[in-house]
Amino acid sequence: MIKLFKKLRPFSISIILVIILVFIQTITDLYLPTLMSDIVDTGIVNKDIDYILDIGKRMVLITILGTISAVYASYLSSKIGMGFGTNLRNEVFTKVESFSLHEFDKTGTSSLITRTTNDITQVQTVLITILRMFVRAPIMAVGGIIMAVSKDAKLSLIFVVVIVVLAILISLIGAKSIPLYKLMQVKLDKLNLVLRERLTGIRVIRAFNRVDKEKSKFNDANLDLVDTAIKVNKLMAILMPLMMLIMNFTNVAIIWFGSIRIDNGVMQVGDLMAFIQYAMQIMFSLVMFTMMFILVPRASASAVRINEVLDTNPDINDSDKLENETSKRGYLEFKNVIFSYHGAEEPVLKGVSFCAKPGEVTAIIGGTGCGKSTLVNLIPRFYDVTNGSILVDGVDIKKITQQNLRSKIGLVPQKAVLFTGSISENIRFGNQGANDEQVRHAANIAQATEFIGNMKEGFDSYISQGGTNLSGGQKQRISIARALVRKPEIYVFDDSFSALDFKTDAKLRQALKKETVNDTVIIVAQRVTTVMDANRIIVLEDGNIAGMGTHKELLKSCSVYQEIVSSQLSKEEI
Ligand SMILES: Nc1ncnc2c1ncn2[C@@H]1O[C@H](COP(=O)(O)OP(=O)(O)OP(=O)(O)O)[C@@H](O)[C@H]1O
Repeated sequence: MIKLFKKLRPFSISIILVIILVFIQTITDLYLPTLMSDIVDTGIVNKDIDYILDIGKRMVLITILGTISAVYASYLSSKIGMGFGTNLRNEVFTKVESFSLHEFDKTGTSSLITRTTNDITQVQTVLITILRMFVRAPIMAVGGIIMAVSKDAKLSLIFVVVIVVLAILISLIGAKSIPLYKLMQVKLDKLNLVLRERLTGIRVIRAFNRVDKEKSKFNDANLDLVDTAIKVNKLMAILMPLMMLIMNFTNVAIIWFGSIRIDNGVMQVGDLMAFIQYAMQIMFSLVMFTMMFILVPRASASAVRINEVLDTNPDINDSDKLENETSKRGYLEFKNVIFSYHGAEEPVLKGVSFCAKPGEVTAIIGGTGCGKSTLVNLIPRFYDVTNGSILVDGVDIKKITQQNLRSKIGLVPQKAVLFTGSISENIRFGNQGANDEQVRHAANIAQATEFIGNMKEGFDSYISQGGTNLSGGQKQRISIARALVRKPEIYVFDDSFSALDFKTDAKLRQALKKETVNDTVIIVAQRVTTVMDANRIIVLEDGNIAGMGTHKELLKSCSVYQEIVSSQLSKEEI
């Protein structure tokens, strides 16, 4: 957690102010019992009304000063806590955005969400508590002991016993509760995962009548978290009454031994009253310590999880030795590319080599799971090749910045991902600077104009979360328009026509051909009709290139392609 607190540097002035204010507040608290004992021992004993009023006025002024300090310290510490939380959330989010897909796969999206929200809130809460109590508790404890000893040193021996008893109690409860707090964060992750999956998959759950079963899965995860929370809260519930009990016993002991000392004439009544108040303050500061003792380990479990994210070095970074751009545009080359996912035994791509040039369409076809999406995911460096290299415009993609590389690519992913907002905002996502005319043109080529025109507000129509108010084919067309408006050098369509009917598919490819005469187009597809006009068809089988050529060439030379074709087209169509 200390590592995270180093990020408090921008708030140094406010923190110093809080420390000063808390110091003033604590000193005023410590001074009040002494004034009260003066009223009793001097004012009341001597029946001196003026003295009582004079000290009383001083007490009021000191109380006002203490209250103002307390309020302003609370205000400032909340402001520091919130500012720190905001900065940290931004930092974690920025870091997560730099992750490669490997890191996303490793940590899990749900855990990343919990770490960015709940874990940061825990650290933020403990920071606010520390700011208010960390300064106050030690000053109050030490100051209280000094004042108590100054009132009666012998009677202060009671504190030795009390502190030992409290230390044992706090250590026992801490040893049990800290592991439980750590477990709670892990269980919260699990609950988030179940919740996220069940909410996004609600249609499938309903279609398969799994509502009750899934409800019980959620219930299990929920109860699992609740069980741990109850266990840890039971411990905490024991702590406070025990503290109160010890406090009350301390009071009884002070009054018992104090009265004996008053009887013996070595202590005054006012001093005993002040002594009781100092005892309360010492105990209260110990309660504050206890609270921190509980909160700090809980937050440090969260801090570890946050630091894990911040310390992760994404395995895809921009190289220190960048190469200069060439004058080439739209050239893509795979040189003996081998790729394995982390932890996988066998490579998904086993030595893929091909070239794609501007003005040409390169299609990739093959059975499911043969590595088509993996291949295209390597082009924008979502993953890095395990062996071999990929060249864009003659330069290894590892030797240009990711920003530069991705600006050359217009990717249409297999699963159309849209964002909440209007249709035009979603298309403009590909190119913020695009004007209305360019947005309309892209939609036109993507064959989206007709259905957008039928919508109530046209291009301003609202797309709900994840594009649920659009059909699969409509979503695909908007994500195609998004890539088109970018005007990239290389278009990558990852099975992006699968949800379109044959007529729209043909019309779209026709329009695309005219639009991309000078660009490189990579199309991944399952349908032979989508790829048969391509300049080059790559047939992938189990991560290997089984054949490469035009439709006609492959029909003669590649048995895998022949099989695919005969399973989809009639003899006349071939
Ligand atoms: N993130 C991942 N981590 C580990 N293995 C993966 C990951 N993504 C895909 N795979 C594996 O890699 C192989 C190739 O998957 P890929 O998605 O590239 O196939 P595909 O040819 O595009 O299939 P489809 O046509 O069904 O989309 C599969 O066996 C799959 O299990």
